[in-house]
Amino acid sequence: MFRCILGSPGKHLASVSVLLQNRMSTSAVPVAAVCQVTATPDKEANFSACKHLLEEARQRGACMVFLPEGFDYIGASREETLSLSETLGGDMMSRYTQLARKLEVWLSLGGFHERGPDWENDRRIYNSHVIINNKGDIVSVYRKSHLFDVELPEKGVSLKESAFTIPGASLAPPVHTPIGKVGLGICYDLRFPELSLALQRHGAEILTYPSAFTVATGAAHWEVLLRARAIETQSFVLAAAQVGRHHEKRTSYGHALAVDPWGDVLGDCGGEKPGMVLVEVDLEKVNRTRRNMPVQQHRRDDAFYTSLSQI
Ligand SMILES: O=C(O)CNC(=O)[C@H](CS)NC(=O)CCC(=O)C(=O)O
Repeated sequence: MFRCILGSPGKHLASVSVLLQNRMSTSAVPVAAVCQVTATPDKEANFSACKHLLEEARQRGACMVFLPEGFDYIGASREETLSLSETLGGDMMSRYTQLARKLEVWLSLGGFHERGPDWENDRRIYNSHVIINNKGDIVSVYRKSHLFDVELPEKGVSLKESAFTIPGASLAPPVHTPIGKVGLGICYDLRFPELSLALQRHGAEILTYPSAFTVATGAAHWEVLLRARAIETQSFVLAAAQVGRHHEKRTSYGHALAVDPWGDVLGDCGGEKPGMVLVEVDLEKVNRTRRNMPVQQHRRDDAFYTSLSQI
């Protein structure tokens, strides 16, 4: 209004176009929904809860939605976990591909219990992170490479993932999505910075760690690790999470988190109940952070890898 009265017509037009540009660039920043659920052994109930979250996320403007490890179910025993598993061609994935197509939304489905290639003989599964595009095609599958075989007697944590899971053999190349290039990890992978750096070197701008962290390890390490991975790789980190009590023997930490490339926490789903955070994924933040502090170019691989044997 001020400029309209005092400025020249030219200036007035210029300020209007700046306004329009700002508005356009704000609305052009894509929105991701990072979700938190409490899966149980009841696959039907889990699907219905996830479906509602996807619908809400879509309605609130998200173009890509992230669900956590074990979104399909969390079994109460090794036997139950195995018997509920499916292949990528099974009913569960078919429902999610249809939903992605119907809602026209991209999906990151962390930690799907996928029957392995020799299921009939060895009854082993993969822990698979599946990316589905908005046409309903499966465009990438990453199989968790680090398995959670951990005994913490003083914390009441005892899990042996390798008793039923085959470790994945390789990384998946980062996936082109409407929010940027997404690198795929799963849960415990978060503790291995070489995986996040490898994904970053292959072009990832957003790292994802769909998780089902234990309460004890989550309270001690979850946020620190996620923020460290974001700061080291100068990438967004999106980590969907399981929260609360899955069955009488298992509870998860929650705090589904979105972190920006500077390490700031953009959203946190808390430790109580299912929900979601919506975050704008502004890739200019990635570019700016990497330009202003080019740590990847300062890396001294020559000093720390190749010459150790010569010390
Ligand atoms: O078992 C399933 O059905 C789904 N998979 C999981 O929940 C996995 C393997 S047991 N959990 C973790 O990796 C927790 C990691 C963790 O808590 C840490 O790194 O501190």
